[in-house]
Amino acid sequence: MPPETRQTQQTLSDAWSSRPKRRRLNPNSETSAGSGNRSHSTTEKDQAETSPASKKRRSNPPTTPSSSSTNSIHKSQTTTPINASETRDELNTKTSQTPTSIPNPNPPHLKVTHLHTSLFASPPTTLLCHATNAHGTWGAGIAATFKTTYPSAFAIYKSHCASHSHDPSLLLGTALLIPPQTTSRSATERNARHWIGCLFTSVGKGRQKGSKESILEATGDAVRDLLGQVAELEGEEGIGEVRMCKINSGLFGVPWEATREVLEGVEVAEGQVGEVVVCSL
Ligand SMILES: Nc1ncnc2c1ncn2[C@@H]1O[C@H](COP(=O)(O)OP(=O)(O)OC[C@H]2O[C@H](OP(=O)(O)O)[C@H](O)[C@@H]2O)[C@@H](O)[C@H]1O
Repeated sequence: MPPETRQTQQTLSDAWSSRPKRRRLNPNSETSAGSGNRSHSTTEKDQAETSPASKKRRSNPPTTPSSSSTNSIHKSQTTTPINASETRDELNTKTSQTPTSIPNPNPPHLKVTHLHTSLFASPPTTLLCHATNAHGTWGAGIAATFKTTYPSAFAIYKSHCASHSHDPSLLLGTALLIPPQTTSRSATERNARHWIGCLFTSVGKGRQKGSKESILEATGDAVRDLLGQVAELEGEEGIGEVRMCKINSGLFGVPWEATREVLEGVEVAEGQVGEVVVCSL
């Protein structure tokens, strides 16, 4: 395989705003989809592979407070009034003891890097993300390859969509996190040990696909949902890198640069994975 080359793109964008958080998804197993509240699945009696999570990939937001912040939480944490009788030394001591837990007014955003390789060439424990519709079909594009490569994961996705068939639009802007299916009938799927991240960026497909604006808005929400789910998992089940293809840029018809801008506008909370690697051929 030719050496992989990365190109970091660190343009930050604050242009994207979050919609109200959607409710947490149901579990995703083939046998229990739609019946509970866990945000990730197990299926076929599988449990996810447990490799150590790579903490170094996690974002460490700076904690330096800013006096110019308009953040309401920040503003509520007023400093203790200083008694006129306090000495300069005492004042200095107070200053050095300023709490460092003040919310960061400038949280980091998702870092988007690029890798020239097939998404499917990713090492075990990688989380592979792609854009999906809410009707339970991975019929074309990269989704079709996901379907043939990861048949057990597809069954979970299909079941998850079926459990929302009364109102598929509930899935818009959410994510489905599917653990590696180590007892899959497919040796390829068993050996790959890939996590799959389904980003519901459009309810429909083909002529029924969402507008560009709707897809982009749902992309931001779905990625935030996914990062939250991944953060909940850490410590239990290991996820390596988070990777994706150039989502939305094929059948969904959204220019990649527009999606990339949305990704780079996603704020990363402390403890969340702070980087996504975009794979393209
Ligand atoms: N091995 C590989 N490694 C890395 N990148 C690869 C690759 N193979 C292809 N790509 C690229 O992956 C991008 C996405 O392009 P796609 O058209 O697939 O996806 P999309 O996100 O626009 O659309 C989603 C809807 O497509 C399906 O629809 P159906 O249900 O089948 O009707 C779904 O289910 C959704 O509904 C394009 O840049 C491809 O070059």
